[in-house]
Amino acid sequence: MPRYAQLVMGPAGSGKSTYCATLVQHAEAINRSVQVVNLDPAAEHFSYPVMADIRELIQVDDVMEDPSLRFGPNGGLVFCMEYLANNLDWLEENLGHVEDDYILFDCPGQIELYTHLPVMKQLVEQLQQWEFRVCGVFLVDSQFMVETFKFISGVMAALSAMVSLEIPQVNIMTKMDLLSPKAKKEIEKYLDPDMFSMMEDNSASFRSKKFDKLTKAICELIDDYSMVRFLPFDRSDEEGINIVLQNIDFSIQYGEDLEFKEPKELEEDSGNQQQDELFQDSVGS
Ligand SMILES: Nc1nc2c(ncn2[C@@H]2O[C@H](COP(=O)(O)OP(=O)(O)OP(=O)(O)O)[C@@H](O)[C@H]2O)c(=O)[nH]1
Ligand SMILES: [Mg+2]
Repeated sequence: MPRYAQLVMGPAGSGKSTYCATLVQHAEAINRSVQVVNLDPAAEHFSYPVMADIRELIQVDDVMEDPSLRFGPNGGLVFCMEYLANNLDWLEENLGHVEDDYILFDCPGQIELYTHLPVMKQLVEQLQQWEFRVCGVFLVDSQFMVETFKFISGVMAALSAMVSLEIPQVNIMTKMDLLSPKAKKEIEKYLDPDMFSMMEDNSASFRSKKFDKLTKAICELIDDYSMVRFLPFDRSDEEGINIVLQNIDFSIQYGEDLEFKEPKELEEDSGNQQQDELFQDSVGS
């Protein structure tokens, strides 16, 4: 039986830990079991029970205080994550093995972990070897997404995580409850946007004409990947939380094992084949 995992990523302060805590509560309410692993070695507090905590393996403060390493907070964090990648048996021990496990991994906010460092990719590959189906969940703060150029940079961050990790990814816009009704209306166009019309509407707000071509090329790239979709996340809206969870479950086929659905054409073919076999059996007997 497969196990299921969400890798909860996103820039610092985008709401990753709050998302995990909200999802645990929601899961309890709908009678599902969801557990959380804290993978942020710099985390100070979180409001969910943890099944494993990287700080038991290594802490950023210890790395920074080590006279032979002399790292600052960001270098220290990267060191901790690399240490984790080299000690994955610690994680294996803490995860145990329960069939149908559903685990959220609350990751650190340093964006370089998802863009060019190999650590997260190594973690994903290891989880897959342990039979996890992993979905990337990339969070961005809706407060920063109401202007086109900020939106583009948020999308690029999400896109680079998707490209480097090569797993299904669901993008989420957090803190929707903080938006004014006007901003909420405004942000709707960013949830499932048409990059070209957005660019044309906003061409005056781009900072420099000089980079017009570059902006166009970036918008084209985003459009080509056709992944510029964000789901809104308001921690007080149970229905919205459910929609987010359903989308993620769908991407990792959670709960579909019992009734695996084949694509339509195949279904018809295999249906015919089954009928043929049955027919032959009854003729043969
Ligand atoms: N109103 C509101 N506040 C939120 C929401 N999500 C997060 N916050 C607040 O935003 C701040 C940062 O949230 P965290 O969940 O700690 O963010 P994080 O991504 O885990 O942060 P780092 O681990 O430091 O990268 C906290 O003060 C949260 O209370 C939300 O949906 N609504
Ligand atoms: Mg956090």
